[in-house]
Amino acid sequence: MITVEHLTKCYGDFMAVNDLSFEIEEGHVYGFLGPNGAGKSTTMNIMTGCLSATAGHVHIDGHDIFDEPGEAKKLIGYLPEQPPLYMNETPEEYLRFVGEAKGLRGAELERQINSVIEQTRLQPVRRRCISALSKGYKQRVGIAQALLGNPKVIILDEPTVGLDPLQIIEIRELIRQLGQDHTVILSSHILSEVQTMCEKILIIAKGRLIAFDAPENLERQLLSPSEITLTAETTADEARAILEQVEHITEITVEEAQPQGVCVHLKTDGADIYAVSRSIFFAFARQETALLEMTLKKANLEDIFLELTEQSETAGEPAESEAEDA
Ligand SMILES: Nc1ncnc2c1ncn2[C@@H]1O[C@H](COP(=O)(O)OP(=O)(O)OP(=O)(O)O)[C@@H](O)[C@H]1O
Repeated sequence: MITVEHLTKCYGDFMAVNDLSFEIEEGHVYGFLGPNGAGKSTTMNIMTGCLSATAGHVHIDGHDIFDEPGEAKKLIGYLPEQPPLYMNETPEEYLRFVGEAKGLRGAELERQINSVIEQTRLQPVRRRCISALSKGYKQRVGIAQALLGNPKVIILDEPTVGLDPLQIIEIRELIRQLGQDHTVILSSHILSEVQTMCEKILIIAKGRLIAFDAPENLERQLLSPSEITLTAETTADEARAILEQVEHITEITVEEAQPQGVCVHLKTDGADIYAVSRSIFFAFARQETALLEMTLKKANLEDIFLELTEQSETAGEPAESEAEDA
């Protein structure tokens, strides 16, 4: 549905997007994740035809966003980070204005306005001045305008930023519903957000793509060593002797004795943690030593995100210099 090839964007000497390539398939919800300043908004602005690129290509359903902007833009609904709402209009008036700008007219325009108002649950405020609406409702107006024209792709830049927890839940639910019949790409610097809503996550840092996978696969990659804590009915020396026989354990720390035995913290080399815990279980069983408790701490997506972005921090990037877009 969307192909981004070797996309690069420089602001003066500063490279905000650096040779970015990825493909977005139809009908999924994608999360575009990265720390502040990673280049998410810049990439989204280019993908939606709002900003030129220094190099590279973006195709939307086969249409080049730079060579055929009209055709390509018809396929995209975009909610920028700061939606350009007209504060002295009502949602209905604003949506009529945007709908007309998208080429809708007459009965079809009215049908689509009513449909997007219903989808985004704007009915109670449809005739209230936008300036008087809560941030959550303003965000819904922004999403509603993106839905006009029934685009195949919806791109949302930080859709939940600045909302209160209840509004965040409502907007996430709305995005999930949109994902049922649209391709949705949303940006965020909050991991838990993309983790719960998205089927695939692109992680960028300093303008570079550093990971692109399903949340569960990213977790499975387990870049950090995993940890196991156990309690066994034995002495510190015996626990250590048993555990030294088990493969993939890289560090053994025996804590002071508990009333019921010893508590041991283990680090593993990233091998399948369930296989390691199975070996531990049988190692204790062979010695007829009771293993009372075992808890596994897997590296979570948060750890992977931090590790990946830190790696990119130290990867020798070009020096930053602030310059305005020409
Ligand atoms: N017009 C501009 N002129 C110069 N530098 C810019 C311009 N727009 C963005 N930048 C810089 O480009 C980098 C990427 O910015 P961008 O807004 O794309 O990042 P982001 O990932 O969306 O960040 P955030 O989560 O903070 O919105 C940042 O260092 C930013 O300061």
